Amino acid sequence: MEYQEELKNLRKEIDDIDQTILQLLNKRALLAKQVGEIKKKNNLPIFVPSREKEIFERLEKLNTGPLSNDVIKHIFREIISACRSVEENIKVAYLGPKATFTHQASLKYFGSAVDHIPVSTIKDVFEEIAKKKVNYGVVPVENTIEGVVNYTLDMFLDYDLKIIGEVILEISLHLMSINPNINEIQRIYSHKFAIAECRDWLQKNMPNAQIIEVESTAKAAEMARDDYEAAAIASESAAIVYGLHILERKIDKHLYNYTRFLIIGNEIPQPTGKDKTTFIFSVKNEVGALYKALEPFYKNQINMTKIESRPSKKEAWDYIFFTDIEGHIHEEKVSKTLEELKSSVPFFKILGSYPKAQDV
Ligand SMILES: C=C(O[C@@H]1C=C(C(=O)O)C=C[C@H]1O)C(=O)O
Repeated sequence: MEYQEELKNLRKEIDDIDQTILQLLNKRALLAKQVGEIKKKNNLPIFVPSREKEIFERLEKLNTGPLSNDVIKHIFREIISACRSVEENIKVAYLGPKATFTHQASLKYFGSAVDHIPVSTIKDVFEEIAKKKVNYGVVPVENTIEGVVNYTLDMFLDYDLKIIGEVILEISLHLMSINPNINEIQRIYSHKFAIAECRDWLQKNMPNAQIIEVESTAKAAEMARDDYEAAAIASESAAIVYGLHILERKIDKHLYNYTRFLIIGNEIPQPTGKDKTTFIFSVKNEVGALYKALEPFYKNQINMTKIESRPSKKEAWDYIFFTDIEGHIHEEKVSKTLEELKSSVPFFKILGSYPKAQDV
């Protein structure tokens, strides 16, 4: 009986703390609202990724446990998302339908207190931002197994939009169906990247099943919901949203299966000290042109983390180079080096300077 008294007292203390947390959360939201009013008067963007990053880093340093930094980040992602929504209702278009990995990336980046709006194609994401129907967009750009999503890169040639951030997700692909018996599965739906990532497992374990490519893993889950002889390869959240049984977990069997997503918008965020700059350029078709174009990066000791070529689509065998470097365009060393490159090539355009993804 004594323990009951102790439980009661502890729960009373928890209730008191919850009340204080509640009051503080609302106080925080009201302060964010005031910040929002100043931003609106001065025509500044509501969403400030550099400030959010600063908050996460500060909390990580302050945290003494027992809650882990991951848990703290998760909780504060939602607190910040909620406070931001008091300033303004932010709209984000993502490559849908609901429960795609892009949807998860959008939730991970913005938290749940924004309007996450599913659209059917990568082009539609760009189009919605360009038409100012949404503030931001989220699209996949590369996967550690399957490589670059060319279509996303090509969109930057057609639209004058900026990359304002990036987010990396670990990908786990599961086999799921409305039918709990794996032996009755005749057809498997999924996205072509997901099918490729699971090819070994499929060949070994379901060699006779018909494999059907669809636009997304979430669409695959939706189709499998209406077909008792079918399964889908999709995410855990797709299984929950479409009410499917997971028949086999993690059939991609890759140790490092990550997808990087880009957050697209119109502004260039402020520097955070851990930033990345993405730009595109072309070179003349002559000996040493690419070597000469890249020399300033070596000379000024700027780390180039990626370079990817894509057809320009203007002339046959004419290429555009998509390039990532470390640093922010507002840093003198970076802007000077890019000026140097710009003056020596026929085409150059900045796609964005933005905080590097924190994890992975
Ligand atoms: C309150 C602000 O607006 C937004 C909300 C933030 C927060 O809740 O802490 C932080 C950055 C902004 O994205 C701000 O800019 O400080």
